[in-house]
Amino acid sequence: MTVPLSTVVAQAFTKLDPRHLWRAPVIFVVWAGSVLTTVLAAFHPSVFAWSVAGWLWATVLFANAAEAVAEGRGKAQAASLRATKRETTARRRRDDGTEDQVPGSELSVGDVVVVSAGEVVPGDGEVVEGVATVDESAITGESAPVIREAGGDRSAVTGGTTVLSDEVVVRITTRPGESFIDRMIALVEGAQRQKTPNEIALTILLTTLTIVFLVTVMAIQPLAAYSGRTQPVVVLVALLVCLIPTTIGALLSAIGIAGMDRLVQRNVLAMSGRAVEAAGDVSTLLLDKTGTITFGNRRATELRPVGEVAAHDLADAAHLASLADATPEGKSVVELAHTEYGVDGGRTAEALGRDGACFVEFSATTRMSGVDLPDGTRIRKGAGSAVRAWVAETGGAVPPEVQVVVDAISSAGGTPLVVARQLGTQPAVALGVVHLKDVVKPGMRERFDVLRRMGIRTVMITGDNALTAKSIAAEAGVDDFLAEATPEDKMRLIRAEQEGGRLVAMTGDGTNDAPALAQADVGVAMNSGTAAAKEAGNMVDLDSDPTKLIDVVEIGKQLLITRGALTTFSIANDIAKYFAIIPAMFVGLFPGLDALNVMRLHSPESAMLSAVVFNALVIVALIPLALKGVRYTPSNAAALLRRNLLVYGVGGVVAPFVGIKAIDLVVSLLPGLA
Ligand SMILES: Nc1ncnc2c1ncn2[C@@H]1O[C@H](COP(=O)(O)OP(=O)(O)OP(=O)(O)O)[C@@H](O)[C@H]1O
Ligand SMILES: [K+]
Ligand SMILES: [Mg+2]
Repeated sequence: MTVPLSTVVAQAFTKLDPRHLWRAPVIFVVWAGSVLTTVLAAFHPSVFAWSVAGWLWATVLFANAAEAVAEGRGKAQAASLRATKRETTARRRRDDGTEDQVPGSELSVGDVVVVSAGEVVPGDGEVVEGVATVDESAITGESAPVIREAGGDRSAVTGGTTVLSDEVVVRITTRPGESFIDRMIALVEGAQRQKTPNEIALTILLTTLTIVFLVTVMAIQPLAAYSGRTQPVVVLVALLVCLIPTTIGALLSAIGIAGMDRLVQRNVLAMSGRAVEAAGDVSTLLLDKTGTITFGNRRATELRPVGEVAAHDLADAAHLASLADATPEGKSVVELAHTEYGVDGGRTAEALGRDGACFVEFSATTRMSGVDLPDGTRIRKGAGSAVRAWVAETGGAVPPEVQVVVDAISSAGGTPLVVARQLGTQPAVALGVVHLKDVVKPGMRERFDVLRRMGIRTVMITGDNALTAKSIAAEAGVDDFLAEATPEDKMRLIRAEQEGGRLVAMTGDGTNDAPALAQADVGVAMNSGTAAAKEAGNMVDLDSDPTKLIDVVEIGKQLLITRGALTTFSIANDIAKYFAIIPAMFVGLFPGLDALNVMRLHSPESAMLSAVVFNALVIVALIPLALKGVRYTPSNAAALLRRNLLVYGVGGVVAPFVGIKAIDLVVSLLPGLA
């Protein structure tokens, strides 16, 4: 997406408003200098004075243009997002089950709506019933349909997307006007853009330098007067503008905007610029296992009864315990028991509930789910350690055979769910184990290798047991893992890493990941994840691809390196200009200074004008670099820094000598220049 030149030019002039320029103090000083030299040129016209005034205005306009080009790309994106925002009619479901039609813009949080195939989702929400394929291309640009279903970590739907097949019931979670697309528009338009702490620190440094040079330049006048020759104010302004760090001052905002934009291009929305910068300094990356490293559709593939228990008996218990379990795991147990073990498929959770059964929902903290039947029978299924503890509570004990089966499933990378049943007040008995299978996504190992080369340690965190975790960790190639982690454990691990001064990134999709996503310096929530996860993180990946963090880190590093490189270049540049201008200014006074005039410039006036012209043109020359970013390859950070210092530091010193000399050759042809 390129921005029309006319728009950029118009924007550059609009941004001349001092209230806007004030945010970039260096450029504000150039603006003040432009006004001053214009007034002086009007009173004492000369080719030199008008040329300097003209090029100073050009300097400010170039800085404005850099920002306008950077912003323009986001504006184009915002326009295309706005086009996807159309008025929808929602089928709102009343408490009594009947429906009424309301405009999508009148929905409120908590409303329940029905969306069928071919209809547009009227607002952001969570699927509470059903499963459907959804076309999210309106927001992701990706045409492949995705599955959204109740219960799991893939329950979020976004307003403006279209249901392709089936029907879902959605509970609205955001108010109209504050929806995901609204926030996205505000974000890419830069309306919410605030300076990051790093940008503020750099601005303070640049402002300080500006003040130092201002004082220095003002001190020249009394000295010059003492020597019997005051310098024209136009010359002093030209000198000041050449000395202050205008290059980085002009490009700073564009660099930040372009970084955000590069993320948006890769379908990642950062809620703050600070998060993007933090991504550049991340040293530890935490990943959820299920759905992140693995595909996340853990399915029951086998039931393993223990002792004298009949397969059908285990299947029946597992079926009962899963009837009301809305997680993908729970649903797959129901399906397996029915199709492979012939359990009666006619039983429903509703009917059981009417008879007085009480369901125990799965939670990441208890790691168990189950049912209490009206006849006093209690069934639980869940993580080995959790069920063992429950059995012990009832006075029973889990036989060693269970552990053997659990370990066998775990070592193969599967998730074992132990099923136990308590009849009346007797001690509970372990019936057997459900084998849940999940597949590691392809290409994981390569991606983790890239991260390692970037100096980032990858840690997998999972609620699963240590053996499963170990097996999957080895297969995926992560550096470390944390097993049997509760939501609090995840957050604690992040805190511990942060205490060592390290920045931590985390990707996740579940409600149980929310505390950790909030605690992490960079929290990337999957767009497919729950509303809680998306609220907690500071980035959302529209593609729901956890390894996208590699891109995020790359862009963050690129942003930091680009800013560092251009700052180095800018300051080196200014120092070199000092040597070009000072000899020219005083050569009439101290002929000995001519020895310093290594560039052999045409005349003092052409030397000074050439420096001002160079100073302005260098901004234009560096706009593409500011927008595209310095090339980054995962390699030794120290080597990269050395290389950058060399290229941009030495380059910054040499460039003005060559540039000013070349411009001087042209400028000296100007008639009327002394
Ligand atoms: N529906 C369920 N009913 C009972 N127990 C379950 C269910 N789903 C998962 N479990 C058990 O709870 C454990 C933790 O849950 P889960 O794997 O969702 O945690 P997590 O912290 O999200 O980790 P992960 O990184 O694997 O997603 C699982 O390893 C499994 O033993
Ligand atoms: K400068
Ligand atoms: Mg999970």
